[in-house]
Amino acid sequence: MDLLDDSAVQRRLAEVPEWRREGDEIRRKVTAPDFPTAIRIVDEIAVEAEKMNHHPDIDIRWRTLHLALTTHDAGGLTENDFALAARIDGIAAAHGA
Ligand SMILES: C[C@H](O)[C@H](O)[C@H]1CNC2=NC(N)=NC(=O)C2=N1
Repeated sequence: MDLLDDSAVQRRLAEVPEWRREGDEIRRKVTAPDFPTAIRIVDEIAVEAEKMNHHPDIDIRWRTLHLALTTHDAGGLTENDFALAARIDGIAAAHGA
């Protein structure tokens, strides 16, 4: 998987407006209605991540999830990061987050 150049990153970021670039990562916060829902969201993300063999860093604090995506094998941002970001947005939205 090839690294995306800065213009490609900016273009893809526009498609996932909840996410922000921070160096070699994109990050977003997900606030769930309660803790069990936050964990359900994490569980559904885990299933998608496993399907894609592309895994986010997830920081869980009560009902707030901080998610970070980068492609470790490539040392930066690739299409995989934005594909998983979009799937994460769908999961969060489905749970009212
Ligand atoms: C061996 C395995 O396929 C690789 O380590 C996969 C696993 N999940 C991954 N997840 C992420 N975010 N980046 C990777 O480069 C990556 N590589």
